[in-house]
Amino acid sequence: MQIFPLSLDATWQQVESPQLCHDTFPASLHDWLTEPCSLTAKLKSHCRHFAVEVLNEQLALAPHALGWADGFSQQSMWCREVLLWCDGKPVVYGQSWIPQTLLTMTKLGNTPLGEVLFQEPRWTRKGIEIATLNGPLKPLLLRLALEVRQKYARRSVFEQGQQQMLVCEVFLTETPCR
Ligand SMILES: C=C(O[C@@H]1C=C(C(=O)O)C=C[C@H]1O)C(=O)O
Repeated sequence: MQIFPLSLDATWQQVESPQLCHDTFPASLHDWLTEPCSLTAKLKSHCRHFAVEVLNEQLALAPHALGWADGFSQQSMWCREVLLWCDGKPVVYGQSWIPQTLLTMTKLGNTPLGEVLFQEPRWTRKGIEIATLNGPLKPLLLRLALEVRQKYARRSVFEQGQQQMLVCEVFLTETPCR
């Protein structure tokens, strides 16, 4: 059964929003959800062995977060879906939407996107949104033999000039690394 790209439709809220109810999100994930720098770097610093597994890469129509609902034409982008493994445990599902023209970023293989993105200071993060996710992750959780329950996620648009990229990260556990 084709399960990718997973839908990450949810009620996304700006992490700085005064309306955001912080109690909805586990305290153990607070620093992970709000990390301003590279999540790859943070995970690496908290585990002995870090690995990226590519689950799926394909061209697909970009999601609403990239602005097409506000009058932009909906464009086809390179969708990259990965698992980030720490010490043999799948801790994050990553879904990134990359402009087709960024050829190096569409040919990353098992190199973490974060390693390339944060080397390039012209890319700036436009803020962090967070959400709780339920149904859409079920096929992935079943495939990984993980408990099917609510998960917590963050996403950011990164911008460089006219180019935009969307990076979404779903935490598969409430305690990513010790
Ligand atoms: C954006 C980052 O990149 C991470 C690496 C990813 C990848 O290799 O595709 C995907 C999502 C992120 O968790 C980061 O490190 O913050």
